[in-house]
Amino acid sequence: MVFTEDIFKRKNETGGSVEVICGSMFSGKTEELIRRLNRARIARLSVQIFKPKTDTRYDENAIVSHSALSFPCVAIDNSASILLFYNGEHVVAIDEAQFFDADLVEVCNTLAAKGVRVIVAGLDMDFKGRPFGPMPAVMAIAESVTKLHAVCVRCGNPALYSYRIVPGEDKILLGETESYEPRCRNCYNIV
Ligand SMILES: Nc1ncnc2c1ncn2[C@@H]1O[C@H](COP(=O)(O)OP(=O)(O)O)[C@@H](O)[C@H]1O
Ligand SMILES: Cc1cn([C@H]2C[C@H](O)[C@@H](COP(=O)(O)O)O2)c(=O)[nH]c1=O
Ligand SMILES: [Zn+2]
Repeated sequence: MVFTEDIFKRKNETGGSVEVICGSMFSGKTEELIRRLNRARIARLSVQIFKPKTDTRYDENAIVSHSALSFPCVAIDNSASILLFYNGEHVVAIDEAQFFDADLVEVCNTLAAKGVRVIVAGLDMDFKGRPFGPMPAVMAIAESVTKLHAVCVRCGNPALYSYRIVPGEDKILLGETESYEPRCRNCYNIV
């Protein structure tokens, strides 16, 4: 069996790469990111994790999954800060990437050109089903894209949408189960 996160390092040990983990809320993006980072640490690779300061949920100094797994991180204001904080690590991870600016694409390309394995996790769609922030552009330049699905809370099928159950049209509204439900296409379209 081929594990997608290992493919590019095997083919070119000195080359960098960009991997994307995307999907709806509760689809397991942060868990998958932490799984890959744990494996990197077992392989004695140094890691650095970033998230946007916008994401004030849980702990400012850690990425935290809905199932309470966590990993230390640096919270930053914009994607250019990733290059300022970068200190020669083998692996750079970026969680909640949908909240970053368009420069994230160039930041990923710059790190990959230095030989870094870059792993980006984030929502591919907002609550309206629109592509979210820099995610589509980062997916376009990535070697690997993993799309995960949550379980639709209405019918149990794979969910690709994050349905907002509270009022508000702002694109950014932080929240959990009190504000969002993962839903499949059918259940998302039945209001
Ligand atoms: N409807 C759901 N479908 C799948 N997982 C869910 C659901 N509701 C809660 N969870 C929990 O969320 C965890 C995934 O959390 P997390 O990795 O933080 O997801 P994401 O980063 O994609 O929002 C699952 O392992 C499970 O414990
Ligand atoms: C769909 C959608 C989500 N958000 C917010 C809600 C959460 O705070 C994060 C996503 O977190 P997760 O780790 O993927 O569960 O994003 C938002 O601001 N706008 C949206 O449209
Ligand atoms: Zn459904």
